[in-house]
Amino acid sequence: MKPPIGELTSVFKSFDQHSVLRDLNWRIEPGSVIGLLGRNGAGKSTLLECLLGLREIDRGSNLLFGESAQHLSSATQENIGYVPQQSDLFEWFTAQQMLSYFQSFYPRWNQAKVEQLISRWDIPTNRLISKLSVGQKQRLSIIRALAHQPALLVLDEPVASLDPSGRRDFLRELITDVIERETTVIFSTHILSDLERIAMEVAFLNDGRIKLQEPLDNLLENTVRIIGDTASLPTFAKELSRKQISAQQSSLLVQLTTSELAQAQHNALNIDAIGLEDLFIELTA
Ligand SMILES: Nc1ncnc2c1ncn2[C@@H]1O[C@H](COP(=O)(O)OP(=O)(O)OP(=O)(O)O)[C@@H](O)[C@H]1O
Repeated sequence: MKPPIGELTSVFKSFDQHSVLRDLNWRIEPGSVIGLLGRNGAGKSTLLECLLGLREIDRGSNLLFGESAQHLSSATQENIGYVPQQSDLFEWFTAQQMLSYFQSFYPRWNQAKVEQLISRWDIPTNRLISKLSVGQKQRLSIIRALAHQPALLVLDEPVASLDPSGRRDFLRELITDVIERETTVIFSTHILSDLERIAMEVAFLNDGRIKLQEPLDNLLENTVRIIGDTASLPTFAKELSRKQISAQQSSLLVQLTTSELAQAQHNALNIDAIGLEDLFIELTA
C-alpha cells in the first residue's frame, strides 16, 4: 500500500473557547478526489488550513507527504497547490507580474498551460489585481494553483464566485488534470451538482470530525431511507442516522448490503432511494 498523502490523527483545534475540530482523523490516499462537505461554520476551511500546516493545531498530528505539516520542506511545498476561500493574491501586482514572480519558485511551472488558461478565461494581465472582479481573481487563483503541476491540489470553495460557464470550464480543467497527472484533489463546495461531476469520494465534516467518507457511487447506490413503525423497525449494521419523526414512526438512513436490501423488501419495509442533497442534510445536521 502506498503511503498516504495526508494523515491527520486525533487533531483538535479551537478558536478561544470555540472548539472546531475535535479528535479528528483523516487519511488522504494518493490519487483520491475528495469533495469535503459540511454546513456553514462546520470547520471546512479550518480543516484544510490545518491539513496544509497553515494553521497550528492544538493537539494531534498532521502529516503531509510524510512530513510534519508545520515544517514542510521546499520540495514538498512545490507539490502542493492551494486555492483559499479568500483571495490571497498580491493585489498590488498585475496578473502578469504575479505569475512571473511565482514562476521563479517552481521548476515544474507549465507556462503553456498558464497562457492557455489566461486567454481562455479572459484574464486582463496588465491590470492591477486589486482592480479585477471577484470571479477574475478566483480564476487567477486557480491558474496559480494549477500552474506548477502540484501532486496535491486543495481548493476551498473554488467556484463560489464563478459564473456557470466559468464553473463548467474550471471543472473540465480539473478533471483533465486529475486524469492526466493523477493529481490528488480535495475541495470543499456547497454546489452538490459540481461535486457529483467530479468527486470520487465525499467526506462529511460534522461535530468537528469526518463523520463519513465513502466513494460517491457506493454512497448513492447503497444508502436508503426507511420509514416505519418505531417499535418494529429492525436494526441494521450500518445505520447513519435514526430519528423519531412522529409518535409512532421513525426514519432511518442506512447503508444496506444486497442481502439486507432483499430482506427489507421481503419484509415490505418502506424504502426510498436518497440523493446527495438529502444525505448532506441528514449527515451534517
Ligand atoms: N480566525 C478565526 N478566529 C476565530 N474564529 C474563527 C476563525 N476562523 C474560523 N473561526 C470559527 O471557526 C468555525 C469554523 O469556521 P470555518 O471557516 O472553518 O467553517 P467553514 O465550514 O469553512 O464555513 P463556510 O462553509 O461558511 O465557509 C466558525 O465558527 C468560525 O467562526
